[in-house]
Amino acid sequence: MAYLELEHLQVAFAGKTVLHVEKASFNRGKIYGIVGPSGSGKSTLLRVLSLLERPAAGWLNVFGENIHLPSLTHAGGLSLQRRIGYVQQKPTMFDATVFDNVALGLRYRGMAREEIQTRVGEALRLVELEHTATQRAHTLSGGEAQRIALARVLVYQPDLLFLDEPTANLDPYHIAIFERVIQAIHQERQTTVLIVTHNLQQARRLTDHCLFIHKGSIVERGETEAFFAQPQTSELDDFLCGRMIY
Ligand SMILES: Nc1ncnc2c1ncn2[C@@H]1O[C@H](COP(=O)(O)OP(=O)(O)OP(=O)(O)O)[C@@H](O)[C@H]1O
Repeated sequence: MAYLELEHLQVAFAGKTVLHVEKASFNRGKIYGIVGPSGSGKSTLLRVLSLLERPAAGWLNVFGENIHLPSLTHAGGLSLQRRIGYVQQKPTMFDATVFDNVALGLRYRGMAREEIQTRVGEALRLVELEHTATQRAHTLSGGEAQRIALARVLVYQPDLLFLDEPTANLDPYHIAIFERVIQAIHQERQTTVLIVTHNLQQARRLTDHCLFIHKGSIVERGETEAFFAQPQTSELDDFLCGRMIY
C-alpha cells in the first residue's frame, strides 16, 4: 500500500488551473525525483504535499489518514506538518544564530534542552557546518544557508522530506555533500524523499523513481534508469534532450 497518495487534486490561481493530478502515489523509503520545465507545477505539488497550499480539490492519504485538502484546518495541518520536512527553494533564516535557527523546530515541540543540544550538534555535523553554530544566520553564504535549511528539518527527523531545488545555488563539491546527506538519512531512517530538481544528472544519481510534470500534469513516471534511458512519451524525450520549447 502507498505511503503517500494524492487523488483528484486540482490547484488553481486566479481561476486558472496550474496543477491537476488524478492520482499519484509514493512508497515508503524511496527517493523520488520531480522534473519538468519551469512553471509546470513542481513547486506547487511540493507545497500541496507539505500542506502549505490549500487546493480547490483533492485528497491526501498520509500517515494512515485520508485528508480532504480544501477542508483541512490550520490545527489539523500542524500535527501532520510535524512529520514533514520541507526545504524551500530560497530558505529564509531568522535573525539569530545558526544554532537557534536549527533548534527552533525542536523548541516548538517542547523538547528538553540537552536533547536539543545533541540533535542540533548531530544535524550540523551531518551537513558539515558545525563550525557555524554561533554565527549569525544572515551572514551565511547562499550555499551554507541551503545546508542549514536542510539541517533545520533533519533535526526533527521527519518521515517525509520534500526538497525544492535544494542545490540550485551550490557548486559541485557542495552538491556532493548535500547528496551524501540525503543518502545517509534515507538509509538510516528510511525517510521518503521527494526532490524537485532542474539538475537531471542529480535526479539520475540520487533517485529511485522520477516523475515528469508538464503543463500542470504528471505526463510520465517510472524507475529512474528506465525513465532516462527509455522515455515513453515524446514530451519527456524532448525535455530530456533539451528540445522542449516552453
Ligand atoms: N501563489 C501563486 N499565485 C499565482 N500563480 C501562481 C502562484 N504560485 C504558482 N503560480 C503559478 O503556477 C504555475 C506553476 O508554478 P510552480 O512554481 O509550481 O512551477 P515550477 O514547475 O515549480 O517552476 P520552476 O521550475 O520555475 O520553479 C506557474 O504558472 C506560476 O506562475
